[in-house]
Amino acid sequence: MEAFFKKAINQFAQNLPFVIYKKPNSNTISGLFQQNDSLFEATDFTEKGFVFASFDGSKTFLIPENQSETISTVFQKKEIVVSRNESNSPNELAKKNFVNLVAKGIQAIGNNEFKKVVLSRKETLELADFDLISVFENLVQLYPTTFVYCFYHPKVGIWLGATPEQLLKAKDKEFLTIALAGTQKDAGSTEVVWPKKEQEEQQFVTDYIVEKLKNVASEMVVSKPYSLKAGSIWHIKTDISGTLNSSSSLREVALLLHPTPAVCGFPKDKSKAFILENENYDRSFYTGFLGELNIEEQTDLFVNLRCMEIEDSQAHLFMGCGITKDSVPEKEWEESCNKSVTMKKVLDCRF
Ligand SMILES: C=C(O[C@H]1C=CC=C(C(=O)O)[C@@H]1O)C(=O)O
Repeated sequence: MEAFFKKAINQFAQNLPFVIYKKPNSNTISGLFQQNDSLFEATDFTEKGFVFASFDGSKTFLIPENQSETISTVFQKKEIVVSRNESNSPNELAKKNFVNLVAKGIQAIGNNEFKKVVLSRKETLELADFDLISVFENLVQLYPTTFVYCFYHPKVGIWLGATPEQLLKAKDKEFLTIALAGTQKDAGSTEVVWPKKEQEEQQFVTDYIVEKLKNVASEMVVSKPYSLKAGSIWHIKTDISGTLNSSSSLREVALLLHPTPAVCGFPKDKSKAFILENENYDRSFYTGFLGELNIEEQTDLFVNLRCMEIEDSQAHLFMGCGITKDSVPEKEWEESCNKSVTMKKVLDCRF
């Protein structure tokens, strides 16, 4: 692992793009180390490499495989100590703004503008000291069931995250995606009981995705919903797999799914328009997607959740909540605080 991280440190010191990542429940950490600082884009998704796309669809950057050195290492588990006091310092203005935003979303749902919208916020922390590789290692150690990454490009910035949401996995014409919704804080038990509201909300998401995929796929198999733990929170997840029609392309399917109801809402166009008009900040790459594009003939893309952008001596954290007609603004604020702990923890722990 040491030589691998040394490579990443050197690459960063030379201002050269790289991405290091670990897939959920895998023992391998992989890296693509680009040998120049050009900014490439994926256009038709026949490219090979690591893709990093923004929420609004305006940027789909790529670290191309054929311009990079690819290296991997075996992940070694270590004990780490989290020293952060998990209570969040209350920021009354941020809370007021978010509560008002959620209330506006609920009102729009009441007016039948859409059925669900995912509303988010950005929180900025001052960093006393920051070490890219230590923070990546903390992510890897703390969140083994998620897709963990650190992406750097001198013309894009530094992003790190640990996301529980798969956007699309595809090989030849076979694909897998998921429907993710519902959040509750871990109370230490593996027997998670979900209120009816969350179960119904997640079922809506599954039905919506299946309906959309019928346009491009056949032979779909939909699993039963089950609980998924990501850090110290739980979600409800359903696996949806199938075969793409011969006339459907990878790009078409990825763009059909993105942005998913877990990060945007449904219907997609109306909820997206509401987000862009009302959130009052640029999500940038948060709730975009990222991952392997046609590497070893396989595509493995994830939604960029539970992530942060590092800029100078600051960390920008991003958190969002699925809003339905039954949402309570104050509770959604608390949920966003719980989600922020995923990144706050890794900024403050040691081996
Ligand atoms: C948008 C986020 O989470 C989504 C994923 C799972 C459950 C969610 C929820 O319960 O609201 C969100 O839709 C985020 O963490 O920023």
